[in-house]
Amino acid sequence: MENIQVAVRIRPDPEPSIWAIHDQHIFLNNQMRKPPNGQGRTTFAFDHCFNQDSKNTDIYSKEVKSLVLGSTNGINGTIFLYGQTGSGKTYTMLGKENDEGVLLQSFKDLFTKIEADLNKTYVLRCSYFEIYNEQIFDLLKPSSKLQETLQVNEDQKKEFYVKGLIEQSVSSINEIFDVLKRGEINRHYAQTAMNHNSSRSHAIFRLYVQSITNNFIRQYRREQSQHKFPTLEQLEAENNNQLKGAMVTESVLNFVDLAGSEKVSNHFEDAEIQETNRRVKEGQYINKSLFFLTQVIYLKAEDKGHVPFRNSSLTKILKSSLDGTSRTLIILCINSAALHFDYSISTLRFGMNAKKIETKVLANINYQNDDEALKILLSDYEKKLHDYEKIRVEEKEGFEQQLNQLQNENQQLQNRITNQNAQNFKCIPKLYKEITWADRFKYDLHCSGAGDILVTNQKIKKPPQHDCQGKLVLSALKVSEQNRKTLISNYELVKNQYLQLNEFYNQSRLKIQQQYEQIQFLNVQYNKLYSYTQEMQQQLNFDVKLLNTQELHQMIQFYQSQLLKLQIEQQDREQTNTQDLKNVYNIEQFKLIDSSSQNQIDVQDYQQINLDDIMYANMVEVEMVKENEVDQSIESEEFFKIEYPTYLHHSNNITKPSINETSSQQIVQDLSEINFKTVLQSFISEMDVLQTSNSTHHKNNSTSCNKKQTGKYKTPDKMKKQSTSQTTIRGKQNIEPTRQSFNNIPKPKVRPRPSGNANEELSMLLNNAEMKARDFQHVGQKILTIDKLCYKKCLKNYERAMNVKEEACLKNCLAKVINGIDFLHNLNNKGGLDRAPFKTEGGFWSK
Ligand SMILES: Nc1ncnc2c1ncn2[C@@H]1O[C@H](COP(=O)(O)OP(=O)(O)OP(=O)(O)O)[C@@H](O)[C@H]1O
Repeated sequence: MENIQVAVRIRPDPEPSIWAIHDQHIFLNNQMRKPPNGQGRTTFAFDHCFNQDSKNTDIYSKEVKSLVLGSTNGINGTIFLYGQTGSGKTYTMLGKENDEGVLLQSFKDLFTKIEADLNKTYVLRCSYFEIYNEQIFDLLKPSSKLQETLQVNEDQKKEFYVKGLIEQSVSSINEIFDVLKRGEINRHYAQTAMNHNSSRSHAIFRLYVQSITNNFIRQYRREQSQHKFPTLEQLEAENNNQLKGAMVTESVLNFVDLAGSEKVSNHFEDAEIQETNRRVKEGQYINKSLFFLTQVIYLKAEDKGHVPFRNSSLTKILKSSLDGTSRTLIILCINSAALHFDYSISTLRFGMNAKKIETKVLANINYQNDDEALKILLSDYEKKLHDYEKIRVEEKEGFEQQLNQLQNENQQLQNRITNQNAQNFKCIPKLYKEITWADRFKYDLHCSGAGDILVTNQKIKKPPQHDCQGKLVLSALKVSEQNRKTLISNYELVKNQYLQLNEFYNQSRLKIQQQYEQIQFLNVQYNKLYSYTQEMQQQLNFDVKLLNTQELHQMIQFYQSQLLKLQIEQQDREQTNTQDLKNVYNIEQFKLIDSSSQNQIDVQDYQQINLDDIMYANMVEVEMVKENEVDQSIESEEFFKIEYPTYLHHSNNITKPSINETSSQQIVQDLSEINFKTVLQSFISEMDVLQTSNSTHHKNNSTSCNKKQTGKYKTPDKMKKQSTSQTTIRGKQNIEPTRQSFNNIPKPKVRPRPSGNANEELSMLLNNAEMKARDFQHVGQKILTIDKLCYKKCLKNYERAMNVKEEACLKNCLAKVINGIDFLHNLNNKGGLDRAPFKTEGGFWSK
């Protein structure tokens, strides 16, 4: 007694395996997946457990080999591949290139043993069929007859057999491979053509093994191996004495690739399956056959009376193998991933149940007399002949069918070619029209026309003579050749024109490029000028704006008020010193002589005006006339002229050409308070002299004093004369400053001293000094007036320039005006005058 062998194999999967293997145990890896509550055991023990790394050779050598080789001793063997779809059943059975399946390894092993065993002669037959929806399809039939289903019948001995199933005799490993290959091709064909889903069918490869042992057989076999087939008479004659009886063994090996063991419910879950009754039926049949298979195995092993082999085609066919005397191996295939846990558990439980089954393995050995043994061999021989004949006929039929098919196809193709040629010929003119000139020349007139037409520049390939359309083609070619020549000549013409145009175009482009560059350059220039003009415009606007401001008026008002103030002071003094001071300077008597009328500058000459001209043009002469002469005898009562200080003409590089070097190198002096103090000091020293000379000299004092004054103060006549000359001679020469003129700064006028003591003289001197100081003040005021007049003049000139509205003139003029203003500004800074009429916080004169 021995149990059904059960082995489990885990299919490799990219996902981690939830199953672990240790020796003969397979168990759930708790770390990967927790066992479901109440679902029973998750650890199983089998005869062999193969992990993901196992190869088909491992499975074969450990489980399958002994079972297969037992067939040579008359022991039936059945190998079931059980498991869900995609779990590796077919892989285990048939394998891949680098991992040969157990079936091929079995064949190899078997034939190796058979060939090595010289005491026996083996008769091998095989069949390959599929049970699909309880219907049997012979996979070794020609594909044309593949759809024929076979029936399972029962013979007189109550044995089931598949009626009409091909049992192909095989005598070598190659022959059995060919059979297997044919069966596989038909299986795939059935899958596509007949819509047999291989995973929902049971595929059974069956190998019948018969062995005969005796001398006769050995001899027969030897002859057979040498391809010498002795006749029966020969055999009987030659070996009559050797036929003493033989041992005959018979066994069947079944390799069963079962359908996927999924539950029927799963099929129903599939929407597609729900819609298709066929699929539902498949599932039902699969589960039914698997259930009955399990039941049969179990009942037979338990020996509990009636075993319902008839319930399914699978059990009927496998009856001889499952009668409890066969070796049975179940290889459980499971997927390792957690996703398939339920199916894997189901498979493992099936294996556990199957493993409990005990079988009594018996060898099918019959001792036959020689005649019987000979009959076996003869039947095998005949069968082989029959098979060959059958195959030959089938092949012949197949070839004939193929031939007919090919002939039909050939005819159809020829018809298509003829039609296509006719269409192509029609298309030639149209094609030539459609092909553009450019295309033709581009491709060197390599036009493909109808059929085999090929036109090149060099030669025309003629179509084959047997071409029924030859004439048509030739005429088409002639036309095309003429067209080609015309096209070439036209092309040359157009090409020349194009070259000329191209040259012209290049020249024009060069010209345009140059012009463009010039425009660019001019643009840059223009932009520069424009920005400069803008700048100048802004500057002019700014200056004009400034000049137009009220500040000027305020300034004038300021000076007027100053003058008024001085006038009032003067009058006050007049009142208080009527006796002593009869000479009152009337500021209003200052005669401002505007020389603008005499110095009209032509608009056209503005650009030629230099700064000196402006400055000299701006100079004015001031005549100061002393009015209300009280005492004509007093020498000090006289007209005097105020001349410009020298520095007026030396600052800002303003030099008069007539000025000699000595005068230009004079030390700049001004009318500042310091000068005034110096002068005052000189008078004080005069006073000292007077004091020391006492009264004895006082009478001469005035004389000496007058004498001194004579050089510096002119008599009224002289003054008048001078005045006249200055009035008549205006301009540059007239106002040319000299050293002498600077020295002519008005000295204090000595007032007539009443006779008396020294104290009285002193007080007189003081009075004189005071008057002199006032005179200096007047001089200062006068300069202010001059400044003002200068400024007015400048403004006038500027306005004139503005009228010209020529930028160059304006610019030139403005520069001069600004220089003039600067000049005055410097004067203001240098002059020591106690006022800064042009200074403002914002830098009034800033450029
Ligand atoms: N041990 C293995 N090693 C490598 N690949 C395998 C292995 N087992 C199975 N495969 C691969 O898994 C896929 C499914 O295997 P297979 O067709 O043998 O499953 P099956 O159980 O026969 O499925 P079905 O029931 O649909 O016929 C195949 O591509 C196969 O090559």
